[in-house]
Amino acid sequence: MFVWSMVRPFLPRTLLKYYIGHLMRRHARWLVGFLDPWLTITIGEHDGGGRMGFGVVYDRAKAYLSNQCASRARSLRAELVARGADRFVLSMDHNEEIADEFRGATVWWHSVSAGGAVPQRSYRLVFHERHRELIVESYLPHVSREGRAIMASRRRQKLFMNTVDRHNSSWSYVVFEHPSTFDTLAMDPAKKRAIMDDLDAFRNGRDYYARIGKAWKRGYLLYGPPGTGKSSMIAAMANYLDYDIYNIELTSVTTNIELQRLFVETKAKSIIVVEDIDCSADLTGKRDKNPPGPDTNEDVAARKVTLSGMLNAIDGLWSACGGERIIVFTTNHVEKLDPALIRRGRMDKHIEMSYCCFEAFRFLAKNYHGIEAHPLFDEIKALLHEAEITPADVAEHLMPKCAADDAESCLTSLVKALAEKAKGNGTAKINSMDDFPKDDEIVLDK
Ligand SMILES: Nc1ncnc2c1ncn2[C@@H]1O[C@H](COP(=O)(O)OP(=O)(O)OP(=O)(O)O)[C@@H](O)[C@H]1O
Ligand SMILES: [Mg+2]
Repeated sequence: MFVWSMVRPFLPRTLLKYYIGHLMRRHARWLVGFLDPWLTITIGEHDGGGRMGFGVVYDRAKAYLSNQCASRARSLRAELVARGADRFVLSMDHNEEIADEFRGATVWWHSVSAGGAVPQRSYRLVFHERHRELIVESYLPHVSREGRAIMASRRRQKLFMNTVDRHNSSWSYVVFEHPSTFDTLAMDPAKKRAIMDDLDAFRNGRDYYARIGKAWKRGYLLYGPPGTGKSSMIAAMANYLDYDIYNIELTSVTTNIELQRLFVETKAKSIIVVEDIDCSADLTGKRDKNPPGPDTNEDVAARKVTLSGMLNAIDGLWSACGGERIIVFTTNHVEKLDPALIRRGRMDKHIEMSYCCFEAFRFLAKNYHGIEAHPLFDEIKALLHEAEITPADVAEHLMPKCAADDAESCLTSLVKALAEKAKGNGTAKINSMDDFPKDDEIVLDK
């Protein structure tokens, strides 16, 4: 530098500007490499498209490092595996550094946190330039693979719910631990088998969906009276597939855009549920209920999720992002829903959850008391033809209420309830005949 500063005033400007400048630029990389042979790769928490990218690489690196750092790092952070769980996951604390070995090469991981309202966390991977190929071609895929496997082994099923935070909807979750499975669900065995086969075909259908050019998603409409097992069926489906559940409470979603964003922010291998769709929003009207136009304050206040918004949310191009999602609507009043909403292709499988039949009763009796036959079964069979009772009600009667309750007393309680219902049905008929005006009354009325 000393020599350069001495010589510089005597060199012609053109030579300085073009020749030496060009030379310096050409060799800058070599010069930097010579002086500093360390390369850095940064993996940010929100890399890969901000909110919607979900920082998949970051999550995998974090999982990978949590295994490495548990024994090596001195400053650690502890997080619960999931809210409500008791197990902890350790990760590197901010500004902590650990070294890792891979096929003879040493790399260093730094955990970096840039301040601000929302801290930007990232990992910085530092390695020697001579290992560039090894790191990019082999080490990073190794980290990703291992990280994914660790995440899978730690995975707990989650139940996401949309919450409103400063006028914005976002997802928050709890660990999902519902005991309902297809083994505890009382329904026609053939129907149950068909649903399980359908779910299997969906889960294994990645290539099939790609081949026929359809987004990898499937819609289920569960309909039937209250207490027939619609919510239990959703839990059973989630447990069977080991998927997460995203439960959308439509009444707290204010705009179509918000709804769309919620759908986009769901991850693959999940069931998106809208319960009681007929009550949650007015989805019975025309598609373009809220045509675009200048908004008044009243318009903005009244804006809600519309039918077209819902259709876009279900079918929108988002469904191409990752795929493998099941959408489930439940309703007590299928006839109230707009046909566009539940047409095949949108709600591919319509499942009626109906009142308890004898088969379903036998299933519940076996589940609750371990009995496959009983002298009261015949009477119950006959009564089930006369009275409608939900599986929820049957289950309630079959459940022992005190230590003295056994199969006999529970079945007797059920028989009593069924007989009363049957009698009620009969009475209702007689009442309606009594109410029917007699001939002379009709004359009088005229
Ligand atoms: N088919 C069934 N098999 C076994 N148990 C059932 C069945 N249906 C209902 N139950 C029992 O009744 C309870 C209520 O059922 P569930 O919440 O699934 O009904 P639902 O159809 O979702 O009702 P709603 O329309 O009111 O939401 C369950 O916790 C379960 O114990
Ligand atoms: Mg329900």
